[in-house]
Amino acid sequence: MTILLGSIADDYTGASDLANTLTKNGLRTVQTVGIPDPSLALPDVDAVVVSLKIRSVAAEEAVAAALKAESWLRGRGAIHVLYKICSTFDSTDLGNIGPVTEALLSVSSGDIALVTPAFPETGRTVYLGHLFVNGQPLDESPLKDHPLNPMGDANLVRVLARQSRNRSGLVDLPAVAAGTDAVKARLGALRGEGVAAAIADAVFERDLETLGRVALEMPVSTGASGLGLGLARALVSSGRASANTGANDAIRLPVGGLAAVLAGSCSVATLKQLEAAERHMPVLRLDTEKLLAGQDDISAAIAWAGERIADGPVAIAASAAPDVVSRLQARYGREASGHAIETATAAIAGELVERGVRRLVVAGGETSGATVDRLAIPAFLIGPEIAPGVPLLRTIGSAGNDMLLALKSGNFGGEDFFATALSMMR
Ligand SMILES: Nc1ncnc2c1ncn2[C@@H]1O[C@H](COP(=O)(O)OP(=O)(O)OP(=O)(O)O)[C@@H](O)[C@H]1O
Ligand SMILES: O=C(O)[C@@H](O)C(=O)CO
Repeated sequence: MTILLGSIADDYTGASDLANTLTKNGLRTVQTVGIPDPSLALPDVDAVVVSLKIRSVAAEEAVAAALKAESWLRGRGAIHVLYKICSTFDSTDLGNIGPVTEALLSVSSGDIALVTPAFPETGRTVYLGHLFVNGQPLDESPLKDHPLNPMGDANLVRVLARQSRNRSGLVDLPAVAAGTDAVKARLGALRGEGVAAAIADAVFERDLETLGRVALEMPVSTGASGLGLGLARALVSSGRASANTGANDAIRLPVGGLAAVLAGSCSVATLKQLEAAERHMPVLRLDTEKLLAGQDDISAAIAWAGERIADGPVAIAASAAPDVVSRLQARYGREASGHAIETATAAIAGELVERGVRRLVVAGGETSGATVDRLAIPAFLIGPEIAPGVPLLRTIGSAGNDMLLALKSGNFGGEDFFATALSMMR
């Protein structure tokens, strides 16, 4: 298998978001969970997105995992490696967007990388280095209350500088709007100032097309699905990839089995989607206090599902509003409560699959990562889009137990997302 584009995604929902964008923009794409075992038969593709679960881990650990994935991707021919980060730049001052970008540069022939989380289709735009989420500055958006990495600064040049060894810089919108030569000139100037990672403004898809064309001439870039769109379109328009629009036929084969939704995201979007789901399916709200106190809420959840699931899909959610999350975190710590809840939702997923669930919707990146690991799924084919940033996925290499999944990034999808996703799974 020879590929053109390799990507390392810092979480699993982000990986499926990017795989969806690459597929929609003409690249045959597969999503792997970690570096695949050599025995796993992957289809012929133009792009591989390696999903890692490194968004919230220590920078050294993230760098080590990303470098292994990079080496695997380059070994398969990748001419460019994109580090897929969140479109809301989820990270902390000790975060790894800067360190991973610098490490990827150090093992390639590059000395500067474009960095942009812009993804206009989902309302993420970057102007003068500031990230806007549906028109609100990042630090005024719901991301200010994120359970794991509250975002308190919309100025990404500053955020990136705090994480990085080298200086950060800005390729501003006037340069991007002026086209590829102006972007290259700006990068040249920044390079001279010792900048290794340059935040790039982008408001419209045409800006991302310009950035994609420039990035493709460099070995490494960092960004969200918008930059993926730019790279995919640049590969197709330059004739290096031929535009593929058909989905892999295997995605259309029904899997049957029972269906469920699991939610661990506490985003405003997910909370609204759960409220909407309550109007047409049974929804169990987990008692997270009990879970954290070590009392067994998992068996109760499985028993609850067992009584209802033969009649139709059920949903189980740990998700809660910011004040509830803060209370729990104040008592048990941010990381410990997040980890304990992810472990519980993943254990519930494991039990549900044991009991015949084959169609599963998961909300939340960390939650999806823990669930997919628990289910030991090696890779996914990418199916049709359910909502911007969320494709239907079909497992590869699950030895006759194929499943359909949707891994929904916390902030993505309309209010009826769960019903729409389930209606597309047969
Ligand atoms: N009631 C709760 N109290 C505290 N933490 C919770 C609660 N419910 C879920 N969590 C934790 O909050 C975190 C949510 O992160 P997750 O990545 O799953 O969602 P998200 O950040 O909204 O999604 P994405 O990363 O795709 O944007 C997880 O670690 C989860 O275990
Ligand atoms: O870029 C995004 O917003 C998503 O793909 C994601 O990474 C959320 O976890």
